[in-house]
Amino acid sequence: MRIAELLQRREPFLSLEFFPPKDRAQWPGFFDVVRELKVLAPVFCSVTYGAGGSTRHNTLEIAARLKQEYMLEPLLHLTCVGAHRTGLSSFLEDVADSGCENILALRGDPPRGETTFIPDSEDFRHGCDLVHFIRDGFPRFCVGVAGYPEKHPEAPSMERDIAWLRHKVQCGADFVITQLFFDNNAYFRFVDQARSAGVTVPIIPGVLPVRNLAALKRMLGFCGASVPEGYMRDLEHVQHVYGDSGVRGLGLGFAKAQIRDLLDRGAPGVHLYTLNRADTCLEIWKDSTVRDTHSDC
Ligand SMILES: NC(=O)C1=CN([C@@H]2O[C@H](COP(=O)(O)OP(=O)(O)OC[C@H]3O[C@@H](n4cnc5c(N)ncnc54)[C@H](O)[C@@H]3O)[C@@H](O)[C@H]2O)C=CC1
Ligand SMILES: Nc1nc(=O)c2c([nH]1)NC[C@@H]1CN(c3ccc(C(=O)N[C@@H](CCC(=O)O)C(=O)O)cc3)CN21
Repeated sequence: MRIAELLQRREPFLSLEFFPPKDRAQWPGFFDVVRELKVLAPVFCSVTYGAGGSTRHNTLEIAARLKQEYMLEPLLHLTCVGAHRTGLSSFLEDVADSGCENILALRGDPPRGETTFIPDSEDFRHGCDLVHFIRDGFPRFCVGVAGYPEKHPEAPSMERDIAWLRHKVQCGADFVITQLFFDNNAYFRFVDQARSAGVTVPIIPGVLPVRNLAALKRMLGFCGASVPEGYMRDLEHVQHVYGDSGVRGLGLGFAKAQIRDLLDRGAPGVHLYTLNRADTCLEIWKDSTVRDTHSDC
């Protein structure tokens, strides 16, 4: 079912993000995690896309299994990396044949260690080009795009970035998922700015329960998100005193409070970056209002 329609039915909702494990030997363990997280009744589950196009088919295979075997609604990430018109058309036909109908249209990250994104094709330089291509050839698909509460790192200003977001929506995007952030004020400011600019589609906040400090710092280096000073100080402290388990405990508590505050202040739901881990997500769910016992998933 199209996510835009599902979002109208459920409030507040939870959605989950998974990445396809690199090695097929890890797939059974991955689907065990999916089975555990099914109790959260996610409104949809996104499946990320590996660089270079090499795992585009893994994304589809996992998404199709989520739909057919687990009755979960998949959202397939698709990026401009390695994108060409003919290859994309045949991929999107395969997506349609599998019964999936939701795509998150992203530009993609520069290769690891690089800071500039060099498009593989003049036709696909930005997220909007993918949105346009999908809308044109596959009008049945529901399309999501990314938004940046703290501005995309390459954008010259928040105003320009919001203008490009509006453009993606004018090209046909049905909803927005935000980049991770830790200061909810940044999210609500961003929503206000987007609404003032004429963006009316749902803007779903993306939340990362921090599990690993070194990985978080790597991520912050290229995604443009920031960590409030006090939280970073506490993360450094627990890392020093208790190691990774201390970071996981603090990250879990922070994410719970962040989600509660987002929902209290009117966010439509939350998109959780699961990092393919069941334990953290289940803990968050245990005492959270983000659930829907009437789910038909
Ligand atoms: N869940 C995930 O895995 C997420 C991944 N990302 C990643 O973030 C990166 C950026 O993706 P998108 O937001 O789709 O990129 P985008 O192409 O929409 O925007 C990238 C930059 O180009 C600017 N821009 C956008 N459209 C433009 C246009 N037509 N002409 C000139 N400048 C334009 C934007 O202001 C921004 O600075 C990707 O690497 C994506 O994979 C972002 C959020 C979540
Ligand atoms: N530009 C961009 N690219 C992305 O790939 C991306 C985003 N933004 N934003 C949202 C999500 C968040 N992503 C993340 C966030 C954290 C880890 C991370 O902490 N990884 C740990 C594993 C932690 C664990 O499983 O315990 C690592 O060691 O890599 C990985 C990907 C990937 N996503």
